[in-house]
Amino acid sequence: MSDVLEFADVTLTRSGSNLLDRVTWTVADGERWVILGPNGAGKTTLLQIAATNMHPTSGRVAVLGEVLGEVDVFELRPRIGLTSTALGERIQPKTWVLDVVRTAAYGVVARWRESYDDVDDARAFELLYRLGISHLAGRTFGTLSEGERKRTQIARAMMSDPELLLLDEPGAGLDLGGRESLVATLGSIAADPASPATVLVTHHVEEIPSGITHALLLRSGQVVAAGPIGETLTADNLSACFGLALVVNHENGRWNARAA
Ligand SMILES: Nc1ncnc2c1ncn2[C@@H]1O[C@H](COP(=O)(O)OP(=O)(O)OP(=O)(O)O)[C@@H](O)[C@H]1O
Repeated sequence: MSDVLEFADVTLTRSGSNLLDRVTWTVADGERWVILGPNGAGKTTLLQIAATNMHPTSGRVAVLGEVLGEVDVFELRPRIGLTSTALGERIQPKTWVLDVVRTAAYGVVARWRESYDDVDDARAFELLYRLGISHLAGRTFGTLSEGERKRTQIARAMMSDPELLLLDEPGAGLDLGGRESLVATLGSIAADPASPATVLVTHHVEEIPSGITHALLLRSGQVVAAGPIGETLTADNLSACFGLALVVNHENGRWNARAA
């Protein structure tokens, strides 16, 4: 398997603090990673570097085999699917759901003068169907519930058939039913061998879908543990990551944690 992401001794400094501190991490093709850590651990920063939106202060980052700083990121970005709160906020409420998804083919968030062929439309509809929201294609983004918005953004992130899928807190803001339903959908994406290498960020082990193969635990910009999820998501590692004594359970493909 070839490497999709390669971080070697990566540090990112802002205002004198290290948001990431000597992070070394590799994601191989076919792997599905979860990044866990408390507020401010550096999870979003790590994902933004993987998405080529930020550059490290020191260290080396290769994304899809291309080294940041040596590659035209505008050529690389269409190969990466990203969902994040910041991207969601850039979508105008009046944009049709179908257009939120279709415009990803052009790397924009609103219709302008681009035109779509039948292949684009078929792919957008197929993804909306896969995310369980094909009935919403003709609605505007502003009229959707939070869960429906998250699903629309995931469909958008997959529109360009990316080789790397980055999901920043896809379960944030969802009620219990919405979270469970989204986790099941993400589980089916993770289980599909045709899906791209995936990295999902969350604070909550309960939001880890089945099918996730690896975990990276971050605290204060540093890697606490990283590797196959069964070996990494231990009570000791999670306790060190969140700074409190935790008990971890793994049952029927799902995880939960509580104070010891
Ligand atoms: N421009 C900046 N200057 C200084 N500190 C910054 C800057 N941008 C982010 N930070 C800090 O970097 C740290 C890491 O932020 P990041 O958003 O990556 O964490 P996170 O793990 O995603 O957090 P959360 O779970 O709360 O979303 C935070 O403490 C944040 O306040």
